Amino acid sequence: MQEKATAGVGINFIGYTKAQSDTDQLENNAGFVPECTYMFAGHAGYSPPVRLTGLLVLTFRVLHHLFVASHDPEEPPLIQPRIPLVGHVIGLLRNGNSYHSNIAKKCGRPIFTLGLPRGKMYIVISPDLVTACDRRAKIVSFAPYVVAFAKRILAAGQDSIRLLSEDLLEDKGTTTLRPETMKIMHQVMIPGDCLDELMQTVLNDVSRSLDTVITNGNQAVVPMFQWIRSFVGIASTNAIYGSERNPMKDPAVMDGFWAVDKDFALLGLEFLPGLIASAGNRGRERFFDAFRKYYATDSLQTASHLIKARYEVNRKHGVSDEDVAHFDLGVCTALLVNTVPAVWWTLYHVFSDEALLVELRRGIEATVSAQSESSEPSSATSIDVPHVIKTFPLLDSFVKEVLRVHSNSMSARFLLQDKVIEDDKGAAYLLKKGSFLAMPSARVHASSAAWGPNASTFDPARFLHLNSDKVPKSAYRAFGGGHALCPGRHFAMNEIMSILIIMVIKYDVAPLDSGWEIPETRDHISTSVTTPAKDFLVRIQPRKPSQYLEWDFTWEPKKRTMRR
Ligand code: HEM
Repeated sequence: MQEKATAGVGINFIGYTKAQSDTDQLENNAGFVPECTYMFAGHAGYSPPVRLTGLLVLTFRVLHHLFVASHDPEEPPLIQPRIPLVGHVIGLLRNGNSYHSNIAKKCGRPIFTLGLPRGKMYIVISPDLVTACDRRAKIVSFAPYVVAFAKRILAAGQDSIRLLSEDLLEDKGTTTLRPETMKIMHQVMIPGDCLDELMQTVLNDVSRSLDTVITNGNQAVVPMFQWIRSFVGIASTNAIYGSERNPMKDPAVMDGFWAVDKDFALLGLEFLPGLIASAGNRGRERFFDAFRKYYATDSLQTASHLIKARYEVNRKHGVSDEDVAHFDLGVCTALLVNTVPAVWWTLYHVFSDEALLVELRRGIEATVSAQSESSEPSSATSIDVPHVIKTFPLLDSFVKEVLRVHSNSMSARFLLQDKVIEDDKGAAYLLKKGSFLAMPSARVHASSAAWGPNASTFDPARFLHLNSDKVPKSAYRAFGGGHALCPGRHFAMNEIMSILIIMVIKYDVAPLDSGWEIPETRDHISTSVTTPAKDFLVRIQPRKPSQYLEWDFTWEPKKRTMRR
């Protein structure tokens, strides 16, 4: 098992890679130790080792008081680390997102404060306080993280960083670079013509690449995660950059991209990247180089509306082509790092649960039969994917549940001003300017107050019978919320459901060596969905007996009477 940890500004850059099953032993890092616990250990009546420990702890405690920001009683309750000064940092480095969850479980508070050297972090657990933060999104802001990401990971130039840092409080609405970019991304990626265009490409690409790997009558043995990563990576980037000139079609660029993702936390340190994150650093240069050439050779004309619209906004604000290429590293990160594990979990759940598999196959085939009665006869059975998604809502519910259960998003924020937030019962909490804040989705998704007594159970039909009056809107955090709500959520959901439909209709998937087992998982700093710690081989074969000989998966918006 590998562990990777580093710290930089805020929780976005406190990363780690660790199997979740090992986390319990580390819960002890956060205790509820009274201030004076160690104060008397330096007393002369104790043995020398105890006195030394006492003195060390005393020194740490003094440093803690000097370097950890003072705590106002109006702020959320302060959780003292067992090791003064650095206890929470060690806990975060070793456990990542699970650290907050473990403390939250122990202390049972709806919101609490972790003191950090020269700062503090509020952890928000209860859905109503999450709603309160989302409502004050200009002050409880995501914007500083966007700037830090552009500087540390995208290595954007000074001018672009200055443009991104303009008007952090968004008093000027969407007129500056950062909010305007998000505005057009949301506009382009809502259900409509542009999204349909992206989905047509994805669907063609996925069908074609699966057909290539598993030719009729044959089978393929592949490492499941790596295989999903490769076909989702190509299909998604072909859709947005255009399959003709997509730079990510070059395996060296694609591998370089994943090397950046692997070294994400180390690159975030901005300290000798060529030395401490050499693979990631090389991959990043290769990526920039390829995208620089993409724009220099007028390839934009082959791109999707999404990339064209982003380019226009960037140029309007004076971003250089060089930095547009750097920003594309951010686009590819958003596009791929969560969709890949989400597809993995979706396929894992459906192929490891025979009853669910049968139910999904029946449901999809029922919509196809109903459709084919009214359509023209043809040699191939045509599956209108958006029609299937609309008429068989279990698909949507199942994928949402996959994301609810496996989401590990931080929803990291930074306080740009002091702010008081209130919960539903009127309890008020002061949040101080300059503090970090996180709303870990895993805890919010586990809230039985929001999701009912079966909150911890995996229920594919949960969203079919959900009483939306009872479940607060902000209890579902798989795609974040507030101003930082994910603009790619419709595309991601459609892509995952399309792959699910193709896979269950055409193929059987089973592990090569043994049965399906719930894998150990790990969090990764860049992702909002947990990832299996180890890859394993699966056998994929065409279903036998296959009900239909030929399949033609289409995303034909014209056939639809209503849009989703
Ligand atoms: C299953 C797939 C995906 C998941 C689980 C996911 C999840 C998230 C989450 C949790 C956030 C942060 C929200 C917050 O902090 O409150 C986010 C932000 C974002 N996502 Fe996604 N995402 C997915 C796919 C995509 C795709 C396909 C795109 C398309 C480009 C995308 C683009 C973005 C962008 C640009 C942001 C930043 C928003 C901002 O700066 O305001 N995501 N996503």
